[in-house]
Amino acid sequence: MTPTVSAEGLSLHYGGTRALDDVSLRLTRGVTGLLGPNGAGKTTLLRVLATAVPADRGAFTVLGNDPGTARGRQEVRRRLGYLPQTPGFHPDFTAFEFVDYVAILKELTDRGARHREVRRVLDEVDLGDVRGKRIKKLSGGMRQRVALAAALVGDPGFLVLDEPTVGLDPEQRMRFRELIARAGEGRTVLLSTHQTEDVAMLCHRVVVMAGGRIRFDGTPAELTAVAAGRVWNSTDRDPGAKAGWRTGTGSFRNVGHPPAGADLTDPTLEDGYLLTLDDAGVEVAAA
Ligand SMILES: Nc1ncnc2c1ncn2[C@@H]1O[C@H](COP(=O)(O)OP(=O)(O)OP(=O)(O)O)[C@@H](O)[C@H]1O
Repeated sequence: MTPTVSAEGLSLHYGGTRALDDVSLRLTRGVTGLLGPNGAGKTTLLRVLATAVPADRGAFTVLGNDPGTARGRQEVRRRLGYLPQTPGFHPDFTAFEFVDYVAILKELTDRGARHREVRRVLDEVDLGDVRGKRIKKLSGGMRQRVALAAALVGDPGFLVLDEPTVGLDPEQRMRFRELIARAGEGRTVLLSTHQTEDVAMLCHRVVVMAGGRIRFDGTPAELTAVAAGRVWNSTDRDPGAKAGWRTGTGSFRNVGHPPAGADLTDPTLEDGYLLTLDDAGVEVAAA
């Protein structure tokens, strides 16, 4: 399959901080999860791919367009939907007005066609009924759906979502996941998240970043398999554990280097993620 996004050697420094360090990746259709601790470089990568900031080094294409040229950049922006970490709503706008404003920025000049498109994307995120409500009157989950609707204007082939499930309660998060899954059916979605459950439930592929670099790139099952044979139960905290916590049953669940004869248990994606960070030299806090 031809990749939607193809990036080679992306690097970006902020003063002495290497926010991106030689990042190469290919993204194909479906939802790819981007996991990493705070400061890993996730937002920076998304902003570079969304053409919001240029990389210092490296190159990438989106749907065959090179954003290194003015014309290519314009094409990329036309085919891209971006939900940033802080969507920058004007709280007095209604949901319709906000999405319409974004549609104007996306150069949908014909008023009638634009308004049809605004109604279409608001329906797609199940907000057709509240499109006339002011954003400040909407719940956090609804606001995130307004932001997703704005990102979906123009039916982009590449959708970039920066931590969209942050701050949502479990029910809202589940609802939002359904919408992301729907959005990923016909297009390429890159989803930055701190939630390993988002990845387990939604993603066909997962990329783990830390310190500006890619530490893992594979399927969720492969990330889980990183922890195969490295998770065990014990009655007390185990000194060989990189992380360990007392579970509801009273025993400890440990992740790390099990002692001989340890009571091994099945790993989760989160275990694989923690050990990937540990293997990369990122401190994993023991509970
Ligand atoms: N505009 C900026 N100016 C200076 N440093 C920055 C800027 N943006 C990011 N950084 C630094 O670059 C590094 C990567 O930050 P980035 O926001 O990309 O990480 P992140 O993985 O998205 O983190 P989080 O999960 O907390 O959002 C961090 O050390 C951060 O402090």
